[in-house]
Amino acid sequence: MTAADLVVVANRLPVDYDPSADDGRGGWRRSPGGLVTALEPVLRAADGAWVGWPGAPDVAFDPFTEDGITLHPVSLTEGEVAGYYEGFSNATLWPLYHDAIVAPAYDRTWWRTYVAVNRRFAEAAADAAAPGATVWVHDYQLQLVPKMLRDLRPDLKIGFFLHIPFPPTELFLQLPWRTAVVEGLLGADLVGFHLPGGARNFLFLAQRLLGLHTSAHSDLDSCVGTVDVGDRRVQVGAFPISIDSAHFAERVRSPHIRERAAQVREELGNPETLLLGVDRLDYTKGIDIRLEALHELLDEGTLDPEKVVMVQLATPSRERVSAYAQLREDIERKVGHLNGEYGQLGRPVVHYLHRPVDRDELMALYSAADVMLVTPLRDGMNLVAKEYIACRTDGTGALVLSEFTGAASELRRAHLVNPHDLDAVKRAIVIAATEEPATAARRMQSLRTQVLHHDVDRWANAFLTDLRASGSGTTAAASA
Ligand SMILES: Nc1ncnc2c1ncn2[C@@H]1O[C@H](COP(=O)(O)OP(=O)(O)O)[C@@H](O)[C@H]1O
Ligand SMILES: O=P(O)(O)OC[C@H]1O[C@H](O[C@H]2O[C@H](CO)[C@@H](O)[C@H](O)[C@H]2O)[C@H](O)[C@@H](O)[C@@H]1O
Repeated sequence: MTAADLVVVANRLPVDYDPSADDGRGGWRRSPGGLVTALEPVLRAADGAWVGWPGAPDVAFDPFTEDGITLHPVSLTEGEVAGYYEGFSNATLWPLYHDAIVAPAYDRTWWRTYVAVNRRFAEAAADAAAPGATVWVHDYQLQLVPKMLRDLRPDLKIGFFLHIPFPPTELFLQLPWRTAVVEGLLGADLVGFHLPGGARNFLFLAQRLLGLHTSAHSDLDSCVGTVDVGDRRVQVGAFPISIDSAHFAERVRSPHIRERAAQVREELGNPETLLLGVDRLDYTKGIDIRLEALHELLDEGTLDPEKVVMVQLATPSRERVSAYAQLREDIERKVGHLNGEYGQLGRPVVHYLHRPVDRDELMALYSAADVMLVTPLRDGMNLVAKEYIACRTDGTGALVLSEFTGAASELRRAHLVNPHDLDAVKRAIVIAATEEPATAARRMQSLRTQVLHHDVDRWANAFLTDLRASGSGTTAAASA
């Protein structure tokens, strides 16, 4: 395999290996989550390489090419998956960075595994990158990779992007390994966040924990400040991620997807209002909140069970982490209650699918739904909200959107709600379902303009342009 000029390093490859796939030989299938949705089209267009875990323990593969991307699988043992992925990444960092919605667990053995696995990713990236290449490291699972990689390959341009929120500084300071994490990130030339608030929190911590000189200004387009690390100047910026909007908008017009959308409505009994939720089954996503809101609206008689149907897709996620197993029980119990009280024979009020659906089926659902419910307690961005908007090519539809998603800072004309305020969520659902069509169409038009103009190419170009221009400032140490 020849070394690449652009290398993405992320916990997951864009495809997961499933040893129990139906064909009896195991197989590859699309990986879950928005990181893959966003990065796949960018890297395919650039003929780049992708370093990542194949999604199953104890399997090893040589590099191979899939759909124009060279994939470099990094093997993890069962114990490493438990300590690095399920433990430190998803039972420590994930809850800590999402406002400690569940209590983060601090475990020294998980941390040691996280360090060892980050080193393996850094070595794999060093092997995959051509001299002087650009390496783009992604997300909370790999925060130590930038520094480790710089130590191995000082010739590289290294960028880091965090896909989840960067927490308030008081929360981050709980982390026993906080200084090592900030040092790890500062190995990059550019550290990117979705929102300026995350970038500012990081600047504050670089100064507070490491005593480094920071500035709240930068001359690069999307950067909000800089940190001087020895003779290097690290740029820190905000880059709100997006989707391949044109692809969604074009594909959803295909006759087979339009027919399927009509068929979906018919199969659901042609409800007056079709509500839709699409999420990984994660406690950050507020699936329970929207079910509670629907339950109360039906109890009060504000919504009529003869006229409203909800579809909730919930992709299985991190099932061996206990908070996720508990969440599944809770959601399935709530769905059962709702259907027990308000469903009819052959006509549940909530249709719940605990599995991924293919992209065309998903677009048909976006196209069929009158109201999209996106109610996370905290979410880095939330691409589902943008996918729904891109698919509303006829300008109808309504989006109920939590204020605590990254998407809310751009989608200001959505029905924005505080998900902790159940009455506000109920009100927003009713307004979204009943708004006068001309007003609803003006809202959707403004949302569509935003999503169609700010697509994933624009995001990647903004980041890569700033990354390539980084490293030009003179620090005090360099000029001494
Ligand atoms: N049940 C599902 N079937 C297929 N795709 C799904 C399903 N649930 C979510 N997705 C996809 O996963 C991605 C989720 O991205 P996002 O909303 O940013 O959240 P996250 O990355 O936290 O899961 C979207 O591209 C969405 O289309
Ligand atoms: O890999 P998993 O553990 O199965 O989780 C899936 C992905 O979830 C997270 O996605 C985030 O990235 C999205 C795109 O930037 C963003 O819209 C969303 O708000 C985030 O939650 C996670 O950050 C990824 O690393 C995971 O692959």
